[in-house]
Order: sequence, then C-alpha cells, then structure tokens
Amino acid sequence: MPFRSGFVALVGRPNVGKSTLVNACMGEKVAITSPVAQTTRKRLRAVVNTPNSQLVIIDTPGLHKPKDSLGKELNQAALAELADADVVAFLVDATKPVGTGDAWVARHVDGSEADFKLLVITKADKATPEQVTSQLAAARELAHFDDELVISAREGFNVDAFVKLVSAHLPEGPKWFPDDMDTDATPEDLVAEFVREKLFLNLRQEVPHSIGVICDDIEYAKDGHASVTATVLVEREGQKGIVVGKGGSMIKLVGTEARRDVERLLGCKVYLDLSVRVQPQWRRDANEIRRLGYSAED
Ligand SMILES: Nc1nc2c(ncn2[C@@H]2O[C@H](COP(=O)(O)OP(=O)(O)OP(=O)(O)O)[C@@H](O)[C@H]2O)c(=O)[nH]1
Repeated sequence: MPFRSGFVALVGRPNVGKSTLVNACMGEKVAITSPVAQTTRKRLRAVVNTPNSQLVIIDTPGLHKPKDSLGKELNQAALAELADADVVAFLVDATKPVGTGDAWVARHVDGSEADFKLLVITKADKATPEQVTSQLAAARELAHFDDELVISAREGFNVDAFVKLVSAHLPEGPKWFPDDMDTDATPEDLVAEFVREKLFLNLRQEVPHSIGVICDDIEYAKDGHASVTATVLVEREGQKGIVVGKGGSMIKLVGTEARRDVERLLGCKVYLDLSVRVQPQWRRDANEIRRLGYSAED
C-alpha cells in the first residue's frame, strides 16, 4: 500500500466545530475551542500520523463577512489555505439552519482546486436524524462534493472514519513532518491561544473580540519549572477592569486555568505571569495584527 500525505483544510462558518474536530483527530489539545465564534485566529497545522498516511490538518479561522482589518486578515488566511490544500473538508453545523454564511464559504470551496472535497455535518450528537438529513440535503446544493460524512467530534463519532476517508484521497508522498512533531505552532503560540481560550470561556460575550494575547517569554529554570509571561491586550480601560476582575479575581482564574494546559504542553511545572495592557484600536492596526501573528503571510 503506498504512503499518502498531504494538506487538509477545514473550512466553515465560525463556530462550526473545526477546532474540536482537529483536537479529536489528534487525541490531545492543540487547537482551542470555545462557545464564542471566531476563536481560531491563528492557523494551526496539526499532524496526524497513521501507519500508511500523514495528514497535515489546517484549522483555518472561520470565514465570515469581514467587519474590520482583523476580519479581513482572517479571511485571507483561510482562503490562502484553501488554495494550497489537497483535500478540503467543508463543515456544516447540524444544529443551525444552512444559511448565506455557509453559501459564501461554499462558493470558495467550489472555486478551490483541491483533489477531494468532503462535506462534513458536525455536532451530530446535538441533532435529530431528521435534522441531519435535511442539513445534508441543503448543504449538497451549495457546492460539488466528492463525498460526505456525519460526525460528532465531541463524542468521537466517525472521527476515525474522517481520518481514514481523507487519508485515502491524499496524494502519494513523503512525510512532511517527523513522527514526533504534531504541530508547527510554537509553544508561545499555543500559550497565547490557551490564555485566550480561558478568557473567552470566562468572559463570554463581555469583551472577547477586543482581546489579543501575546506570549512574551518562556524561560526554563534549572529546577525544572518554566516561567511564562504573557500580555493580554484590550482596547479600552473599562475592558481592562473586566479582564482583571474584582481584586484581580478574573485574571487569577484565567491564569490558573491556562496554567494547567500550559503545564501539560510543556511537561513541567509552570509559573504563569499574566498582565493586561490597554492598546486602543489594536484590531484596526495592521502592524499589531501581524505582530500578534494573525496574518495570512506569516
Ligand atoms: N455537541 C457538540 N458540540 C460541539 C461539537 N463540536 C464542536 N462543538 C462545540 O461548538 C463550539 C465551537 O467549536 P469550535 O471547535 O471552537 O468551532 P470552530 O469552528 O473552530 O470555531 P471558530 O474558531 O470560531 O472558527 C464549542 O462550544 C464546541 O464545544 C460536537 O461534535 N458536538
């Protein structure tokens, strides 16, 4: 049996379940997930190895109608991934009516030159069989697909089938990444993503979209622990108050929760130092967006 390898782009509206599927394929936490849309700002490449294949899965930012520079950069990043991919998986949420947002993404899928286009209905555990059937019928109308699959990444339903089906349609080729490397995101990228995830989860709708996180430094000490410093960027003084919380309670909670993930990532005890800085309009400032690594060109 020939060895197959290649790039698999996951595309879909924000919140459709892309990061959760990446995590399920990986069996560990590399992408971050939250109930708030537009969690995925950075592209992450997650590498899944099977005995006969290597899938480089690209978790793109959710495509959506852009409202500001950050939105535009995110779309560009996602569209650039589509252009390069061998396989494109178009994800549709089983629980939300197929709408103009899906149609907009699907037009780009139709325009991509990927060899294999797969329609994936996500969150099947939350939908009735009738809902799933009607979503399939509606999504089929949006673009040409070579195959389709219904999954629940949360329950692990059909995740193996997804990996198997995609593997079978990758071109014959070598391993792109060594076996022991499962993502090309740096530890700093992942730390920033973990912190942002906890902020999203704890703050819900209050400020999340005005938040950026930079991991400034990871320093390993002789006694085996790591000192990690990260900065949370907000746009207004009032938002800083919310992020810091009463008597520092919110930032402390976020730090404690994020530290657990960072310890798992780095495999050692971690001191996590979080600070909050007000930087008005950072989302409209293209340079700052690039510095935070959310750009299509990095
Ligand atoms: N019940 C259920 N919930 C799911 C499933 N997959 C994802 N979710 C939930 O849907 C929400 C969004 O999931 P994400 O994986 O972050 O979605 P995403 O497409 O990466 O989102 P963006 O980063 O905004 O593009 C989270 O609350 C997930 O827990 C699933 O299979 N079943």
